[in-house]
Amino acid sequence: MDSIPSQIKLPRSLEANRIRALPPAAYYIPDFISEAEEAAILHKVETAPKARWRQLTHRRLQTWPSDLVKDTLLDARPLPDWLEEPITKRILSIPITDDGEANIFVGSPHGRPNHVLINEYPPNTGIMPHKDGSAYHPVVCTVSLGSSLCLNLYKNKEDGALDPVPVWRILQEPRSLLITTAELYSAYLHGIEPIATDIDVLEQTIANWDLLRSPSLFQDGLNQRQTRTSLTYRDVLKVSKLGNKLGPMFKRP
Ligand SMILES: O=C(O)CCC(=O)C(=O)O
Ligand SMILES: [Fe+2]
Repeated sequence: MDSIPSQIKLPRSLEANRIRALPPAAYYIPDFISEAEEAAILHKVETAPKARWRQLTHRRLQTWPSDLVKDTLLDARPLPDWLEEPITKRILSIPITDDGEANIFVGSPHGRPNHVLINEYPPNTGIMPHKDGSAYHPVVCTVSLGSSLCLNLYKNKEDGALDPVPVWRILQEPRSLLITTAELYSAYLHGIEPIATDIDVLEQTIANWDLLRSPSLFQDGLNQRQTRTSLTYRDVLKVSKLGNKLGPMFKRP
């Protein structure tokens, strides 16, 4: 049995923590991991071999077990223990509804996440509005570490161009888990503004306000960002059978 630190508050079911302002379905669990677990994972991220990092213009990232090639996971090694335990185990332990057994990866090809993307956002960095595309089963589990920030959800206008005004905003606190699925995956775009301070962080404007751990921290409507690291857990649909046979030369450390 997974021993669960006392700081963690897992709901009986995801349904209890559904973000009701959003179309079905998104879930937010503020106290998903403890401070000690957060520190241990951040230490692993920060001390990963240099070759693990990919530097973009403003942001850097790691992929585990590897990048996708043509939407396919070539490296079929399992995720390392520090990404599986406690997070994957805990995600799979929460039933969707009070009266069911099924977890959120029921119906995904591998029944569990097989890929983790780690993104690091210092203040003033973000990610452009985008959709995650067809490589993944449409369930996205994001654990946030280090700092809070707002994830914006956008829609395209009728002419296909992005409507730059977000339809909703979700505040993600450190140690929280956000799960987005279904229409939120396929019909909406998501992005993070490259700013140092989120403004208008208010009950009226934040979709998951009633589920936040510490709404009182934003009484002035401001969220001063620090470096926020996110772990995005997804199930890649296509895993190459050849992957297991690839020699070490093709694999990241
Ligand atoms: O860091 C996040 O929360 C979002 C990352 C993301 O949307 C992506 O990498 O596709
Ligand atoms: Fe994304």
